[in-house]
Amino acid sequence: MLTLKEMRIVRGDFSLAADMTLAQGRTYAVIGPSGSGKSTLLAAICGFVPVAAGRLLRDGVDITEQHPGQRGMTMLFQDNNLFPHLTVRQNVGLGLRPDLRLKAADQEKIDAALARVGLSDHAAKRPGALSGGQQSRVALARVLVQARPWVLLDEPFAALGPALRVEMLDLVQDLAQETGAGLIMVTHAPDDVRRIADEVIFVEGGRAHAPGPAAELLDNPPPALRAYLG
Ligand SMILES: Nc1ncnc2c1ncn2[C@@H]1O[C@H](COP(=O)(O)OP(=O)(O)OP(=O)(O)O)[C@@H](O)[C@H]1O
Repeated sequence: MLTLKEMRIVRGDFSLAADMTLAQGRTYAVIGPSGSGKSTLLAAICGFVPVAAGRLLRDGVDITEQHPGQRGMTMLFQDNNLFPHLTVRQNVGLGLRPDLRLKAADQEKIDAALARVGLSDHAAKRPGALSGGQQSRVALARVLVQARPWVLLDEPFAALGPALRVEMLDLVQDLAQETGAGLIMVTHAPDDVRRIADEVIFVEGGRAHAPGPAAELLDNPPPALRAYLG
């Protein structure tokens, strides 16, 4: 359970308010106009941007001031954040040990994660030798080895073609179901929302609105969401 308690996030003269509870194991899509604060919301939950007021709780524990690495969350970025000079195996290994002093048990976890995303045959390659979709899979394998209860995705597959994007979304959702992780995903694509989200967090007018059922909201959107969806 993730509780955003009367939270306010300030960036320059931009301010975003959020007050909501998110249940682990569910998938939340964060949607809203450009510049409304979707990335800012994720960055604050992850600890990359400070919270100006209010609290953030995970399973009742106050994590507002905690270092990003201690919050039980992983963030997947659009550029996948892969290191070009490291092999696929090492890039995944970074999720377990930033100094890459990997033990036998770590290697087993890495192998299992690479197998799960279908990259066993590519472990020794560098990211530059892989396709865009394969690079996304490396990033997903790194998320998988970390086995955190929450996975945050900021438009993760926007650079991929439609068929590949759908494939990756399905894979992310399968992985989340297998591990019981909660997903919070920023997206601009209503089709993505329909495909994987249980609930929608609509961000607009300086507020991240409390989540509502995805299908219901998309089928019968309130005026501000209707204006955004067009
Ligand atoms: N580092 C920063 N310093 C000051 N203001 C910032 C910073 N980063 C973002 N902002 C401001 O915060 C607001 C929200 O930006 P954010 O990137 O969260 O929006 P977004 O909804 O994710 O947009 P998009 O859909 O275009 O990615 C914007 O007005 C932006 O100008």
